[in-house]
Amino acid sequence: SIYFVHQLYSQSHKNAAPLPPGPRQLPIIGNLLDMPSEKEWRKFAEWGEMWDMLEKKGSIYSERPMLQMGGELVGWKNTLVLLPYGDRFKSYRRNFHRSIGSHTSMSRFYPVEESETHKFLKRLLSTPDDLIKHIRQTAGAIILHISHGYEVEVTGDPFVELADIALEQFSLSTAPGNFIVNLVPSLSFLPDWFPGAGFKKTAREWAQTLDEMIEKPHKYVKEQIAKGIAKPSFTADLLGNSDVDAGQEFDIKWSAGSLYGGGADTSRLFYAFFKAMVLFPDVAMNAQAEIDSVIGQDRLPSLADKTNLPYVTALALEVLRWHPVVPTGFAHVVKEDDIHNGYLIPRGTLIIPNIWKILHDPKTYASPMSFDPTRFLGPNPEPDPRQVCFGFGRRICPGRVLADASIFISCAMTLAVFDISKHVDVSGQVVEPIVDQTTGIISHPTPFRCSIKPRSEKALALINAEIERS
Ligand code: HEM
Repeated sequence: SIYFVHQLYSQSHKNAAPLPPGPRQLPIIGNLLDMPSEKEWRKFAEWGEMWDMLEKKGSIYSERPMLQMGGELVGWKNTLVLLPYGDRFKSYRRNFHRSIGSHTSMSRFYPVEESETHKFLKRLLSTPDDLIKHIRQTAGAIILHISHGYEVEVTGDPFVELADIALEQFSLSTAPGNFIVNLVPSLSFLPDWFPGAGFKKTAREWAQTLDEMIEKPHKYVKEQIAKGIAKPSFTADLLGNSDVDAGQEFDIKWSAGSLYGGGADTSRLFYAFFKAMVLFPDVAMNAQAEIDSVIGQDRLPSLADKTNLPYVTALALEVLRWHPVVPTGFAHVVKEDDIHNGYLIPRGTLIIPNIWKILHDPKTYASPMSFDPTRFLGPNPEPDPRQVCFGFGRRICPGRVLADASIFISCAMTLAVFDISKHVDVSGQVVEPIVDQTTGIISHPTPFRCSIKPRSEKALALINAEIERS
């Protein structure tokens, strides 16, 4: 499924070929205002199955939209997600690939994944109601460890907090409808005093936050290197490899920032796991039975156990399918005119793949709204959601190996020691969570409450055990 947004359809194309089906266009901005806004992934479910263009014609289908407020004025265009397709893009992608692009490169960070997830279990034990806070803190800890070799403070870490603010500003400044300057870029030439030009002041403040989010951890690594005590990390490896010039250092700094930006928000996927366990208790019980029989109850599962835990592995895949955390992907923009299946796709068209629809299509996934790991087991498994949920072609998510490892270890360790069940309120009423997700490029499960309790005395001892150093 795919959704086309034509920014400005030039008259000169009139006789070339028909446009693909899509919403009505307005003068100047084409159908940009129809950019999906409210539960779009449901609304446009029926539109064509043509996403392979993003894979096969990657050299022309890999540009990103130019967003005047978030990209240009605030400066997010220097992070990978909005970086124009070209040499710098290739350099960032190479950096990502070398550090976290394969299981071999990622495996040196497995101990970090495991020890930080163990810390998560401890935090959850002490304040289960702060589940979302713990998830964010853990994601921040893992990513800052990998990106900058930085160990976060137990609570209220300054780098995590700074990045949270910057990411919130990213969402606000890149939503097309939030700032009119995203739709009419020439407004950025208005003088500051002009009525309605208040966005320029906002842009300067947000640019400052972004700059700090990028510069401060980078400076930390350089100081650690100078003292000879830098831990292995994405930044330290790249800075330490050879003499880097200013241009290369700029790329390293911003690709490290992109890593944080990509990983922190998508981690909320793990919140969906808790909702699924509340709603589908049989799945949790089956997974716990597998963990008990394969691992026993005297140690926590590790990433090395993955191949021996097929049900838990399938459960982690089902989380990725059931809750697509980026339901409509990030738009790809077409660099030059293309004729695809007889349709003209004009230069500048935004291609928005409907990831939610693909992963909830009853033709592909039986009872798609149910959470059922067994769909990936047995002789005829349903398609692996990782082929879709991480996007497409040359822009495919560069953090997918890390995300895959994180979601598995989080699910496995949590189920090994906790029972997750419906919340019972003060009057004794059982509270049913509502299955829904928030609107936005990154979509979170809607809030819900649940009860999280250690499974047994042995489980309690495992949570409280000393954490092995990563
Ligand atoms: C379950 C978790 C995740 C999901 C479902 C996810 C999904 C996606 C999707 C759909 C895209 C757009 C791909 C496209 O344009 O076709 C993307 C891009 C991206 N992701 Fe992820 N992601 C996840 C986790 C992560 C993590 C952990 C990181 C960082 C370590 C990360 C970093 C990025 C970056 C930097 C981009 C932009 C790539 C580019 O524009 O070239 N993501 N992700």
